[in-house]
Amino acid sequence: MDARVSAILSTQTDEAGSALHVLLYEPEIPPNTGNVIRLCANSGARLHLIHPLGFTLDEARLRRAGLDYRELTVIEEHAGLTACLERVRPRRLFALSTRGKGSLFDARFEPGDALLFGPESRGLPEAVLATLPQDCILRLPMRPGNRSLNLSNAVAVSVFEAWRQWGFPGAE
Ligand SMILES: C[S@@+](CC[C@H](N)C(=O)[O-])C[C@H]1O[C@@H](n2cnc3c(N)ncnc32)[C@H](O)[C@@H]1O
Repeated sequence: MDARVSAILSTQTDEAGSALHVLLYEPEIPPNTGNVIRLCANSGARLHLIHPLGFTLDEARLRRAGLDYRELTVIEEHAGLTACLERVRPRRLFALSTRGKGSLFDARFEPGDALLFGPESRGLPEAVLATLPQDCILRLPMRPGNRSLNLSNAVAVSVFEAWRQWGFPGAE
């Protein structure tokens, strides 16, 4: 693992220790982020948007997802991935990529972990993936010959898998 990423992960704060963190790296399409905002509001995951974004948070196409103020409060914005990791200090960082070798469903998640997702048109840059150990790059199974899942669907599947593993704390 890249030394800087490793140093950041080893100094996690208490505040970050109890949540699942969803990190969207340079998301481009407003309705996808709108779906993820609502997902995080409903599941208790914390959402981090890593700039540059392909939209602004007051954009009509984002609000058209039916978001209200309570849902919008779950978001934090960060200038870049390093700034995000310095602020969040997750227990462990997992990247979700079609280039991952291990399945998300074989991973065991812990409170304080972070899941990093790539932009819709290009996925996570190789330079970002290269900072992580291979076993922290996870893949969602797909039928052969298919390119990728929709970003918000990939986030939803991943968040619910982690939340399921923990017994859905906070759900009614
Ligand atoms: C629309 S996809 C990006 C497509 C891009 N061409 C690629 O191959 O990575 C947006 C993001 O959703 C997540 N994603 C989509 N399908 C996935 C899969 N089968 N396994 C893991 N992550 C996936 C990844 O984080 C990806 O960067």
